[in-house]
Amino acid sequence: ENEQCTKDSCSALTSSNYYLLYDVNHGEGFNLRRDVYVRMANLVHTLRERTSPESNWTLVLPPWGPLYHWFSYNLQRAQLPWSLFFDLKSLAKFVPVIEFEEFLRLSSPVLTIPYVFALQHFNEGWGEKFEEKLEIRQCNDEAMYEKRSDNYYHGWFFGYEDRVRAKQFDCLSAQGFVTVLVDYAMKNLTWSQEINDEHLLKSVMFDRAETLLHVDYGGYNYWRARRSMRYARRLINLGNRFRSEYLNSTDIHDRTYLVDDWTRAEYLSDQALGGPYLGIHLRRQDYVKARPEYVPSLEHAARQVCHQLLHLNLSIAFIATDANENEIDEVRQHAFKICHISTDQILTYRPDGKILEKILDGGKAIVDQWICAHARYFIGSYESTFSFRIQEDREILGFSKDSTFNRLCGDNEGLSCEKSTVWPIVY
Ligand SMILES: C[C@@H]1O[C@H](OP(=O)(O)OP(=O)(O)OC[C@H]2O[C@@H](n3cnc4c(=O)[nH]c(N)nc43)[C@H](O)[C@@H]2O)[C@@H](O)[C@H](O)[C@@H]1O
Repeated sequence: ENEQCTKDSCSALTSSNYYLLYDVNHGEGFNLRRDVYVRMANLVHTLRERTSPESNWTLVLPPWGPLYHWFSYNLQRAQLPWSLFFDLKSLAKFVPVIEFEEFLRLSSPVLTIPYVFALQHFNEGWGEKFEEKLEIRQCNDEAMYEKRSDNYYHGWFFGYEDRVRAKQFDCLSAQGFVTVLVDYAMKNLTWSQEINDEHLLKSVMFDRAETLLHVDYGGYNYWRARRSMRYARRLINLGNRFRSEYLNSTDIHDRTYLVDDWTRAEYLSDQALGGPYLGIHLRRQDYVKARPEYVPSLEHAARQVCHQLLHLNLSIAFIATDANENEIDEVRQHAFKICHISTDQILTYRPDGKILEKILDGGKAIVDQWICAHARYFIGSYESTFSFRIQEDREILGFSKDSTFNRLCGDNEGLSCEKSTVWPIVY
């Protein structure tokens, strides 16, 4: 099929290259999206296993933003590459990945994706028993992609509306694990002469990818994909600098050293000690309304900080939070009243303007997570994916379960409430 390509005109179009793209419901936050990455990386992993050895599937990384929770409107908030936040070489040790911008360059000036599917739930729900199924149905949300007079489908495409279009578009009602798409792709995606004639990259995009479930939640390949999500060096350095300057925390002392190549890492059973501070993730903003029974008032949060500092014989608390400065001050005042700790015993990470300009809200969140991941003891927010990612990082670092799977209790739950679910690491 490559015979029709001259060397220059379609060098990227070799029979062996297939690309999988995806997008997520726009309202979802950063850490839920990280979870969807793990699902899609596993989909590509399975596709590579099940299709012939020449089928080289690559995962195209969906540019970040704009995200609802990124409030720095003066900074760039959209079309952000993954390399800002993650180490791509490390991701690629699980499945081959490519930034969307780079993928776009493979077929300028316009990229035509042969197949785009918007996943959606079955309107009739799950029914009596769990069953995996897929079916082309009428779209629940008609507005996502529209066919124009040029006979192509047009949609948002990460804000590259003018440069990307789809040749075919369907809504696919889907229920089950992401791998239900493997058989579907193998049966239904054909790379016709027409697609070759137009020199289109063999690619398929699944929008609303969060619709399908993890293939092996908490299993071996879940953790391999998760462990491949090492952060960008710049963010790790910022986090480490904050730890050493303000928290007396270094990897040697804390026993939190990680080998560079995650594929060579071994199970570190309860070996991490962590820095001499309490790490808290205090989720506020929209969460207060979304989870009213489980989000503590600022006073009750302060009470729990005091209680744990005393219990653990520590004097410093680091709080990762999306709370505003007034709320943080309020926590400090309450803590002073309750247990007489001074304001400088409760720390937050607040990068200066120049650094924030480089790392953006997403980078700041990762530094916050990194610092919490290295604490002697961590307390998260109830069912927050932001907290879940910290807990996973602590599993990777080898902390004890007891120091990791804790959560802040709501006002009516007192000082000890049901812990968070334990998702132990698997090697
Ligand atoms: C109510 C629901 O909450 C779900 O959020 P949840 O799982 O906590 O976690 P995320 O999906 O990450 O969304 C929360 C976002 O808020 C900011 N944020 C929250 N906590 C912190 C923090 O401690 N430090 C910093 N720097 N930023 C923080 C950050 O941008 C983060 O990605 C959302 O995914 C859903 O879309 C919905 O909004």
